[in-house]
Amino acid sequence: MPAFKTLDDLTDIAGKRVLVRVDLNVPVTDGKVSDTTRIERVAPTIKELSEKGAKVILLAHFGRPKGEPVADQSLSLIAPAVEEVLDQKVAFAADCIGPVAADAIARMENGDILLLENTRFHKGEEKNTPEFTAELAKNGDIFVNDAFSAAHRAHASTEGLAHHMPAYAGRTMQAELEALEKGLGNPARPVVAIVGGAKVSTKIDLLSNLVKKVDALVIGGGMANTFLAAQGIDVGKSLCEHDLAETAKQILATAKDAGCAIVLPEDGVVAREFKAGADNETVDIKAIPADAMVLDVGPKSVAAINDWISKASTLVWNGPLGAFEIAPFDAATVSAAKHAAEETRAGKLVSVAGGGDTVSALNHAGVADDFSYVSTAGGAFLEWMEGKELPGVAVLSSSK
Ligand SMILES: Nc1ncnc2c1ncn2[C@@H]1O[C@H](COP(=O)(O)OP(=O)(O)OP(=O)(O)O)[C@@H](O)[C@H]1O
Ligand SMILES: O=C(O)[C@H](O)COP(=O)(O)O
Repeated sequence: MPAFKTLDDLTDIAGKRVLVRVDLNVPVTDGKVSDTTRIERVAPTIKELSEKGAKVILLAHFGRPKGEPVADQSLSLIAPAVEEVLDQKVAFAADCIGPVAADAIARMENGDILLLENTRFHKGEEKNTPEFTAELAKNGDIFVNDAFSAAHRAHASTEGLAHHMPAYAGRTMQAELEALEKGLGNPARPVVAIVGGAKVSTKIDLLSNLVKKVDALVIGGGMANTFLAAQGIDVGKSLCEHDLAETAKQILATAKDAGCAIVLPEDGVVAREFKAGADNETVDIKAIPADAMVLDVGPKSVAAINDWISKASTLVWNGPLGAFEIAPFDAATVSAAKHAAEETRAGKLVSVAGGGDTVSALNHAGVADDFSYVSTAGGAFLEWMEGKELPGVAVLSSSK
């Protein structure tokens, strides 16, 4: 694990302006935050700094506004939820740089918390320009990054700031890295990975590295259809990226060389409509009707997946096995999630899961709390799994 300073190294900070990068990129439905998990995860860092008497200045992005203010991507919409989770007053400033931010900071007492407006309302944030970073840096004495889920971005507020002032990892950043390191750094073998979901093109590259690190790779969801099609199986109208067939074949060859077992579905639950309660049937994977789509892996496949989970000492999971949001296509994901939870509770398995929809699927199965660790990170988790260095983490290690 990279060596960096943590809040344990931050003493005597009463009155200091601490810029804390958090991830407040949370789901919002009808103007209200519908899942506060990410806020709950950063609350301990904010509270600890506030209790130590720091002036806690929160930096965050929300959505992808492309460098200009967008009303429905204002962090003022998130501020009430932050206040509610912290159970503490949180002031808001309508800009993250310039006089608006400076005035709000000048009014802060020790221990106060201030949320600055969406950093992505300025083009310099994503471009990580020296000018914008310097403007942000004017507002702080110390930088704390607690946004592991945004650490794969080399932006001004996730990377640039650490070059301007002493930088520390927040409690969530620390916990995410420690948990991932425990799960994958030197994992107890056998290691089984489950990769499913719908984002085939953004995930397939990670598999060529992953098969070199794990003993078995279970492929489900839309990802499985792409591998099946690459092997000449007709997947009908299933979600499938046919143009990635060559990549899939190469991954299968790499897995063979590395001695990694590939577990593909033997059967699937197919339907002709993508809606709850749609007429469905279970078919052999080599007999998918041309006008149907596989929306879940079938019972034989689930039994095989659960056997692999039983054999595993470590499980890494990203992406649901089926379209879990619509019944009955949640069956495989729920069964595997419950089985992994049982094995974890019995002390037989270290289970680590990550990804926005994966967390939601585990919550749906009612077992998120039983996993050894559930990461809030989607993209960052995947890049970490790929073995990539995350810029927001790397810079903490090099900070003086
Ligand atoms: N066979 C399938 N056909 C169609 N959609 C599927 C299938 N299997 C899974 N999905 C869909 O995959 C989606 C989740 O995939 P995704 O790759 O986004 O997962 P994630 O990595 O956990 O989430 P995120 O990338 O948002 O952090 C779900 O909406 C689910 O309905
Ligand atoms: O939701 C996420 O995964 C993080 O907040 C990063 O967001 P981004 O993909 O828009 O950079």
